[in-house]
Amino acid sequence: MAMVPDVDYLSKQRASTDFINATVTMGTPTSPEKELLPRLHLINEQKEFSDDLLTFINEKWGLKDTGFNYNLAAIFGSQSTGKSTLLNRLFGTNFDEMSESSRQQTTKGIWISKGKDMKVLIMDVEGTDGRERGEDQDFERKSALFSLATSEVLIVNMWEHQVGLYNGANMGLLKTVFEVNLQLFGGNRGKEKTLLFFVIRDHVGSTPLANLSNTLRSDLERIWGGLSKPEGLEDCKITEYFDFTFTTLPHKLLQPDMFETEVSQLRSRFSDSSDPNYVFQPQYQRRVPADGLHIYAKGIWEKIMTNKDLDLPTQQELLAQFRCDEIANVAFSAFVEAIKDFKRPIESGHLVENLGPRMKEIRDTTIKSFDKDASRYHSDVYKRKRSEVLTKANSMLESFFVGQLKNLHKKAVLLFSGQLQEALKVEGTEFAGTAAAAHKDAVGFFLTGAKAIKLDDTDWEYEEEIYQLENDLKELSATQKEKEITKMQATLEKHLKKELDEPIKLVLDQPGPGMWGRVVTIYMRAVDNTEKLLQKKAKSFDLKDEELEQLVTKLKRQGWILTTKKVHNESVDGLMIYKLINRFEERFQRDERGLPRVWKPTDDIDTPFRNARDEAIALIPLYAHIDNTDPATGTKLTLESTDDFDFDQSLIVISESRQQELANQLRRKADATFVEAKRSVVATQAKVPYWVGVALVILGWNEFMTIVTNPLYLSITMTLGVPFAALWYLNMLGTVQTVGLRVYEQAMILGKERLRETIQQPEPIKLQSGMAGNEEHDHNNDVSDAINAGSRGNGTEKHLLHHRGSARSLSLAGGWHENNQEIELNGFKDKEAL
Ligand SMILES: Nc1nc2c(ncn2[C@@H]2O[C@H](COP(=O)(O)OP(=O)(O)OP(=O)(O)O)[C@@H](O)[C@H]2O)c(=O)[nH]1
Repeated sequence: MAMVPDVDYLSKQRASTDFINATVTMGTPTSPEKELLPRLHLINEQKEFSDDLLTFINEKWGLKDTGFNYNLAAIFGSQSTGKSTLLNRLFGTNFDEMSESSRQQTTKGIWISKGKDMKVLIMDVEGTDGRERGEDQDFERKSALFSLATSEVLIVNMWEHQVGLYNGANMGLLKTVFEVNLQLFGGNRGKEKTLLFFVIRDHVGSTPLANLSNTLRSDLERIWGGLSKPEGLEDCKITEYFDFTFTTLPHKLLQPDMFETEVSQLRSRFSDSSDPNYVFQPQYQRRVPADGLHIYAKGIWEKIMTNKDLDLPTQQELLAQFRCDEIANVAFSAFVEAIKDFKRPIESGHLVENLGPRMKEIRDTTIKSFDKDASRYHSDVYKRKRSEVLTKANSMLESFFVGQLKNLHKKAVLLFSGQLQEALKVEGTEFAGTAAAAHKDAVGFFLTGAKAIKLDDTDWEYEEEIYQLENDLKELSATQKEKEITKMQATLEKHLKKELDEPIKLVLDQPGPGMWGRVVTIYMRAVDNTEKLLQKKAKSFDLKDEELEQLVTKLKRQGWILTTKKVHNESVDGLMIYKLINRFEERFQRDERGLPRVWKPTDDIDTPFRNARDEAIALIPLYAHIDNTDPATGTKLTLESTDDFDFDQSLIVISESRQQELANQLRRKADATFVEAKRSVVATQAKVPYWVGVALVILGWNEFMTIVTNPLYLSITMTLGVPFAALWYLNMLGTVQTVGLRVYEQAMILGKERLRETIQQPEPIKLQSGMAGNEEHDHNNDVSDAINAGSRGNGTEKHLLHHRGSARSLSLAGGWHENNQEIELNGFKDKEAL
């Protein structure tokens, strides 16, 4: 049985332990072994919480991705009861141990370290009853609360001799801890427990563990019974909140070997999950992931510091909210980066390929990344946050969904227009059917695209867009239909124009009664023909009866407008006066057979003039107003007037004032013609006065008789005089004169040409005796050449020509000379030849 050591002995033993300066904020290793286990001064003497916990968790202790797979324990007990010594042995940590000699408090505030080769975080808490702090029990209470709130297992360290003592065994402090525990976990009755692991040190063996534990249990029950419990928890049991484990350790100094052995055995209860007495059971788990511990622990500490009620579930929720937000932010920054490629093309109106699957993939990756870290936190908070993440991701993606829908809409409209236009290029395309097919294709294209980008877990809709698209397509179709109808109308108008213009012109060129009847007939026929064409073409548009009726009415009106336009064109001032004059001249200057009239002095010019003029003037009122009677039915043709068409007005061709003006113009022109006709008669009369004839007869009587009596003169006079008289009579003297002049000029040109050729190629004339008869002909040609040469006027040259029997030479100065003198031929004399 182990003896209880006296205090002096203990002091001696403790003095042998190295003194470690406890003022450092981070553990200073005192041996190479300790270097392996960095520790952190989690809460310092000034009660400040360290900002380095996350760095230690992630970087120094390698617990970054541990999640829930770690445990947290703390040690609680009086000052200098060997807490650090025990922890260092159990967990391989390097917490400062008190020097045996100084017996000064070593652990100040709370230190934390990771157990060696185990995923256990262990907190070395400043001892209670600290003589260094005197009566200030604030920190020990707060550190006890902190240990209880954060740890799964709270090691309560005490000497054996403290068992049964209220103060020495920290029972007063435990009472506070239990009260706070009820505040914290009152609602978790029976669900979440904390293990109070009592380690009774320097157990010498005189009192068995069972007795010690009973004593402690009864002490604890008593304390529990004396607690002021929250409402509704009055009957709650201590065992509903705590589990108790009791163990003893031998005296470290008196029984060092046993101490080491039992400590070693105790260690496996903290490090080996297969140990039947493994302490870190699931029911003690606080559900705080390693990467969130710094926030959770800090939050609790701040709560404690501000004396707020320690509402642990709230703390856990707050932690979860904080961490989930952080995790969501990280996931979201990757999400935003991934989706930014969609923005530009969609905003610039392009369709993004595979947008739906790509959006889904990015969103799923984001959610997965969030789930990986956040799912460890408070379940409700995690679920809520997850839903928020999903909603946020969906709302960000929705802008692309909407943008893509708009672009699909645009593309569908373009598709529709393109398809329709292309089809309409082909002559005779049926409009209604083509438009319906293009409509179906465009809506189908939109629907396929829209379905492909709608993600699950969203309430995205595209019904409104489809409705809008269908309306737009209908509008487009209507506009296109209108255009096509306008085109058709233009074609029909051309057709009408063709049928109207020429016939109307012909009718108006021959004015007279019945003229308008013929015009109306032409109009009716043209409209009839064109209407048939319209009926045929309109079938393609699937028109309603009223629409077709409107088109026919329009066609009739258009036909009439074209008719009246043509009539007006044919009645413009210049043309009108021309027609009137024409009619007047036709009547006045031509006889009944249509031959031109030559007025003789005896003719009555006045009456034909008056008749012709009056007939021409009578045409003016006829032209002035269209008679719209249909000769076929005898009824008046009428058309309904519109804002820009006045049927009655369209019948007026020439206004009253213009009629007057035209009549005046016609009169002036007619008068001028009349005066001209009169003058021509007077001129004929004035040409040969009578006395000239008498004088001619008297003076020319002798000559006349000479000619008449002389057969030669008579024949000459008859030969020349008769053709001359005939030509004069036919007024062809000028023509004959012109022809004569032309013949003369042409002869001169030809002659000159021949002479020029002769001069340029001078051929010696070889004179030979016994010249054949045909040589005479050559000589005659030579004469002509000589004439030409003479006409060229070369005074120095003389061509002497030989003529049989006599020699005649053509002097260039003019005249023929007959002589027998020598003839010079090409520069030599040949008298023999002569
Ligand atoms: N008798 C005895 N002394 C021990 C035992 N374990 C450690 N000691 C000695 O007790 C002294 C205090 O040890 P620590 O481990 O520093 O005690 P502590 O409780 O951590 O001290 P504080 O942190 O200052 O509260 C040291 O001198 C140790 O050598 C033990 O089991 N029995």
